Amino acid sequence: MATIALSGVTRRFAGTEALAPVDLTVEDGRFAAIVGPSGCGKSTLLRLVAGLDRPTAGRVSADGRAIGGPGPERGVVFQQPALFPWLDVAANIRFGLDEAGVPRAEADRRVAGWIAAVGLGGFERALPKQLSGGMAQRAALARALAPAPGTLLLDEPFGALDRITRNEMQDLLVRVLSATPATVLLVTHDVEEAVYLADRVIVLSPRPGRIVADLTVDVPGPRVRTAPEFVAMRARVEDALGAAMERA
Ligand SMILES: Nc1ncnc2c1ncn2[C@@H]1O[C@H](COP(=O)(O)OP(=O)(O)OP(=O)(O)O)[C@@H](O)[C@H]1O
Repeated sequence: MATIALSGVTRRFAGTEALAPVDLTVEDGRFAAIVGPSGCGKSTLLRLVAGLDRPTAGRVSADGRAIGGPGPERGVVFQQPALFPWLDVAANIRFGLDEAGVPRAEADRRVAGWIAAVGLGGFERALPKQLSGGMAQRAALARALAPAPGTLLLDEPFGALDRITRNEMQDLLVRVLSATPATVLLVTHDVEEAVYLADRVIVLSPRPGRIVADLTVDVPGPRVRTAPEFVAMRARVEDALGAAMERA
């Protein structure tokens, strides 16, 4: 696992200031959710940590080392499952293991373990186009975590799924992270999802995104969405988000 740090990070696209200076440290093994109004720079922030983009100013680092590009030590899952359409489920999950030079027998064992862990038994040979949205995201999650990346970056990973499937996927994520721990950054529009999954919820202002609230989720696990302390925490985040919107 890794400590992810952003210090004085800004990102400007031609004429558009997407992120105002952001300072944020997510400690090793912690789970931070990032919420904020549409277009406030959440995906931009995540892409900077993934190494898919460079800041205009400031520094993004993992364990003190500047992030210079994407790497196997940071797994990424987007809203649209990023699976290779020509590879079956098993080969998609295996991809990062082969890249990392994991020996064949060990890779076979790990792929089988992940297929079971994400409930895709019987679909090893299926192509991505043959999967439902939820199944494809199960495969994408397994693919991101199979190389034990240490950091997991999630950009609205369950945003395209129906509520029941989304809740199932949230529980699946909790289970797989208990077996394969990682530092997690989750971008979501869904306050309930943020409170269900994260240790901490970061609220960004409207664009250019600045951190306007940083709330610790002190709801013990297993979390129950209808429990009074959960509902109260959710209301606190919604209030912070509402206050952030009013600053627009
Ligand atoms: N590659 C790019 N080129 C130009 N502008 C961009 C680029 N990427 C993002 N932007 C702009 O930066 C701002 C922030 O975008 P970003 O996608 O990070 O927001 P977001 O908070 O993730 O939005 P949403 O919640 O709607 O997904 C937007 O105004 C967007 O149009």
